[in-house]
Amino acid sequence: MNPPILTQKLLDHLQQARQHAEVKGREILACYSSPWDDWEPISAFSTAGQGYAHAFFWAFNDPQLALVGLGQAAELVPQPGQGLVSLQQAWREMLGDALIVGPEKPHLLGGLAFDRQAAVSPLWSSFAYGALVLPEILLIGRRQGSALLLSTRVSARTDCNALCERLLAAVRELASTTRQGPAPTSERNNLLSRCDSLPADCWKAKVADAVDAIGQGRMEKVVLARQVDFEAEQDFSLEATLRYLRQANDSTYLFAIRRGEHCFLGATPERLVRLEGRELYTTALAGSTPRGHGPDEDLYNGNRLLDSAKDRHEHALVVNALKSSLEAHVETLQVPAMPSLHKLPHIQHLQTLVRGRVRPDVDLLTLVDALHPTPAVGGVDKEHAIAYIRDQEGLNRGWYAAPVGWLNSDGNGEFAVALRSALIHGRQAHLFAGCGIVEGSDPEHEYQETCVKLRTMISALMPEPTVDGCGERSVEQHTEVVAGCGT
Ligand SMILES: C=C(O[C@@H]1C=C(C(=O)O)C=C[C@H]1O)C(=O)O
Repeated sequence: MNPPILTQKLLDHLQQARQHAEVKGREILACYSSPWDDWEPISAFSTAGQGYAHAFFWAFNDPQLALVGLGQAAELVPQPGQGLVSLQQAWREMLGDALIVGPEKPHLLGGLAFDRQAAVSPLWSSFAYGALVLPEILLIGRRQGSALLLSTRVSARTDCNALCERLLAAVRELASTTRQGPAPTSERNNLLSRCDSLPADCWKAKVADAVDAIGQGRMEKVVLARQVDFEAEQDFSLEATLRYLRQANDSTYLFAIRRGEHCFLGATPERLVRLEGRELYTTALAGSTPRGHGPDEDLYNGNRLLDSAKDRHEHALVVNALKSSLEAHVETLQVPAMPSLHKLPHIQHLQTLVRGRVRPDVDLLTLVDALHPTPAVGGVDKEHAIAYIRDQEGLNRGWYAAPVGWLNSDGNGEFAVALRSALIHGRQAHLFAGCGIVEGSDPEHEYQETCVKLRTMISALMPEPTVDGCGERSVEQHTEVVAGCGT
């Protein structure tokens, strides 16, 4: 982007937007985009993002897309206990008046709380019930090229020269910081403590209670999660964590959402829903087993999972729920009869990739509302399972296991389920992992499964390059660091 050309074009654009605002008698949205080369998403988020109260990062490989959102031109916030219809409506209204110039569409970026009926805990106060943010600066990276999109609100009283100057200063700053910086130093960040939200035995007892409740017919499945808190000697580095997650997890959605001092980030394998025109893509992911130590054990574990009646039942509950949640919204739905294996560095899952065509006028947030929470993170039936989680799980999930993603002005977008994730602030990291409980679930086995799931974030937060080439220490070893808390 050539700055002198941008200066004049951007100023013209803002002045035109001000004239529109005068005619309409209200503030309008002005969006301006242009090609933008030579930037690197993790540096853009972690370095350029430092100057902003809010920053968003998203990267996925298929199809390749990186989004980095900085600052905030507008924010849509869901109401506790309410659906997302009002957000979709507000987005439509905002776009109705907008003046959009350039090849790119404005995007909302953000996420939602897992349970918008539960109270917000202090830990999650800056995330609350959810937020979809229209960033002031959006960087979009695709295989075929990259772009920068500036969004701002303009009223009849806006000083366009001053606004233009402020935006250009931000762009200049961005240009100097978004190229790939030096790799962060891999100084070891020693752990000072680890604290489990519940001692292991108490958590296993909760699993046993859930199995009893299922046996009594109160529900068919419920997902119970654990929280594990780490404190380190130094602040956790968001940049180093994201770089580790990226190199170790190439088939996952990498996300990071920073709001003030808190950053929620992770590498999740689970798609909630993607909408592209009227094509819908969703995934059932449930039923898990660890990766093997060698190819033989790995194959054995995978085959056992495919043959496990308990896991197939757990998985089928998710597939059936996807079908029934989508029934009213689709014209066609293609659901493979058999799950396949989705292999990740530490764990493998049963997976069913579902495709469909939505009815005309079905929007993405309606689909998010219909699907979340799927029984992969909630349970069956939905209402009883959610009530059970709220009453019995003993933690506030915040945005863990909830939708995170993006939505553009064409209505296209994608939301993932925020698993294998942590909430980080300074030297504190709060990690979350859960698993599906059905009839026949064994508490010890489920506990071990959560340990395996926690490894994604533990390895990324505390990589040790000397150990087994993938920088991983086991959860059990970390437990030894505990100073009188948890276990
Ligand atoms: C709840 C989590 O994962 C979910 C539960 C799974 C299971 O119970 O088998 C598998 C994948 C996810 O849908 C988590 O990672 O925290």
